[in-house]
Amino acid sequence: MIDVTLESVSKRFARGGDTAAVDDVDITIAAGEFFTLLGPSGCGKTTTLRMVAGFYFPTSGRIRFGTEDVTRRPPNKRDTGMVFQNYALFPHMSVAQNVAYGLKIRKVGRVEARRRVEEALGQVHLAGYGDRRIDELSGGQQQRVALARALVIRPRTLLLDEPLSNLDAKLREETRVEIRRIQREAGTTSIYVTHDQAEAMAMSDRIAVMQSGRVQQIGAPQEIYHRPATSFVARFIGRSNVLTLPVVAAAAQTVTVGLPAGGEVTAPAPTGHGLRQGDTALVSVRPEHIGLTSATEVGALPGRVTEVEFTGMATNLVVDVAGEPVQVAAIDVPAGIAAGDQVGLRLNRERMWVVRP
Ligand SMILES: Nc1ncnc2c1ncn2[C@@H]1O[C@H](COP(=O)(O)OP(=O)(O)OP(=O)(O)O)[C@@H](O)[C@H]1O
Repeated sequence: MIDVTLESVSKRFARGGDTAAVDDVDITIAAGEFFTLLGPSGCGKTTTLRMVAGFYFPTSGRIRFGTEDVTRRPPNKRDTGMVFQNYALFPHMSVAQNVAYGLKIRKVGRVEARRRVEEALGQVHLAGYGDRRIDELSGGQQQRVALARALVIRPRTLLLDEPLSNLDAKLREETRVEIRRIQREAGTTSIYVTHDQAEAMAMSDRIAVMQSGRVQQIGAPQEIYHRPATSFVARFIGRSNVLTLPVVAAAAQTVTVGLPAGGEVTAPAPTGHGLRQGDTALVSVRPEHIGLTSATEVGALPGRVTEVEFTGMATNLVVDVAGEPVQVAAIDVPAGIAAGDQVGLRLNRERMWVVRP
């Protein structure tokens, strides 16, 4: 069942000049889905979320909740709960008063309100904290109060705008697991905004990757990681090398390219890629799909190590191949490998794919 639909939605701001902050965006979100808008600063994700919330109206396009057109409906008539980056809690009120706020506005009776506030605090593991003051809580606890305040009204849609960005790294990881648990239990359709790709991958059912107001790709985390549609997505999700290689032959779903060290590889390509023999294709290969070998090995791509970084699980290297930096992540590296060493690279042919520019 489709719960939220954005249909050719664009937003231009009066002071925004010629460029649209959000440019012709099409998204459909299923009931109960945890959907993330991901992209670098300024790509339009917050503006998109605000249009779903009703804080901004689109310049063109439609927004639907189920079959209802809500494009021009004010925020308080949309049945959405919102969680902000800065929590936006009332510091002079108690935890319970903060959580009860939306119920008071909706004129829910006292007894029922008290019951639901307790229930919501239980959901976020803050049962018994109702009488505390907001400034007596840690950042992570405050964010959970904000979540309880959004959930207590049992919104049709939960909207979360970078809710973890004020927390330290460890708390972020713990809280993202919590948010996902709570969302699953409540079954609330959720739209989550973040610029953190690891967070998006860990939490989401599906992700829309945005750049310059446009959606570059929508898909499950695995899909976006293993089959990024564009060079931007390939580089933004995880890390990737995007090589420019000559097209030897092309079919509807595959393209055969020549490899720098000789030989050819046939790689999957996005439908409608439009590449032909004689063109150059952009071919993505992840650092973990490049093997390290000796510079003299036949068929290996010769290069010179320029950077070595040990991360514990893997060693990240940058290898200069004919002036192009190639990123390599290797589990086993020769002891004492250092910048300046000559090495050979083996690209995993099974793990290369063609991306759009
Ligand atoms: N009220 C506004 N008036 C004019 N321009 C705006 C307004 N709000 C946002 N913009 C512009 O629209 C573009 C998208 O902004 P938006 O806040 O949606 O990006 P974002 O992806 O959420 O970025 P961030 O992660 O930094 O919040 C930016 O270029 C921004 O400068």
